[in-house]
Amino acid sequence: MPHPSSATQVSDDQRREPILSVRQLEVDFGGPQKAVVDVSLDLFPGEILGVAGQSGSGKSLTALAALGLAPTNAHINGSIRFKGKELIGASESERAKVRGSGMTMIFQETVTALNPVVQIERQMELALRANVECSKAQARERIVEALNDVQLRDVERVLHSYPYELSGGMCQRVMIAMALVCGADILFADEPTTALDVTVQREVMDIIRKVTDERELAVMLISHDIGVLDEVSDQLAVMYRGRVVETGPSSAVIADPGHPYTQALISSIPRIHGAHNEFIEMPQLDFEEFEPLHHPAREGVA
Ligand SMILES: Nc1ncnc2c1ncn2[C@@H]1O[C@H](COP(=O)(O)OP(=O)(O)OP(=O)(O)O)[C@@H](O)[C@H]1O
Repeated sequence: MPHPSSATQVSDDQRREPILSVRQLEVDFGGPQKAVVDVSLDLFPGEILGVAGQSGSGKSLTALAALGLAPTNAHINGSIRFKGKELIGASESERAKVRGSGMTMIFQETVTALNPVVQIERQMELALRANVECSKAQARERIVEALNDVQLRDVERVLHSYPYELSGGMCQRVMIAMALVCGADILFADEPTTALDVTVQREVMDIIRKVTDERELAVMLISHDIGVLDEVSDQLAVMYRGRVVETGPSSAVIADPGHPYTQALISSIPRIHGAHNEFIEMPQLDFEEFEPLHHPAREGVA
């Protein structure tokens, strides 16, 4: 179930103004089928939008397109508005500016995202000072604050560590802290806990929830595992073959999934009690047969 505090912390007014608004997004590589088709999503401050779907359903490309980091051979159409400003068609320098301070992404593989030969403090300082003007002392203060916010113990040791000296869970916390320190408004988290064991996975998800609430971040949390998303997301979007087939508040989608693909994803969630359906065959669906489903938002919210 979604975090109990989130519904009360986010006012309706804030919810009505998305910080990122994606409309009719298409990503086309010129193949027989578009990789992303007619995707429309909104991200709101203080909320986590979980994006679920099996491998190849277009989750990562949607996030990469929003960041302006889709492969160069991709043709992108539609609209992506960040704080009301259209990003599709914006220059690379404008996109880079938004990426630097407005939105950032964390991945499953922290190893490739962190520089292996640079200590954590230096990496964080470089990221911060590339985007924010501040003295060395101010930088250090912000870095320590961000590392504390992601509940890393022994901050001094972490600051002087190289990535290989930290566990996978610690590296992922550092990546989240890196996003915080630069003052990003939006965090795209693409399978951030898939490589971690279950206990650490839970801890990292809790931290993402905590910083979302405390810092009013807008988060797009991508996972093939709808069960993981259900635990922390406010809203859910289910993607299948490049399209969003079902959206709505997480609790509504999980309690009453209307689309057969969502139903299949939910029945593949491992359960401690009862049947554990490990090998669910995903249905091959005809889109003309099933309309996308949009559960109404919370009461009082447009
Ligand atoms: N550079 C590319 N050229 C051609 N097709 C691509 C390219 N990048 C991605 N695709 C295709 O786009 C589709 C969607 O990919 P995407 O990475 O968004 O899926 P995903 O849902 O994030 O899955 P995964 O979790 O496996 O990354 C896939 O079918 C993929 O093969």
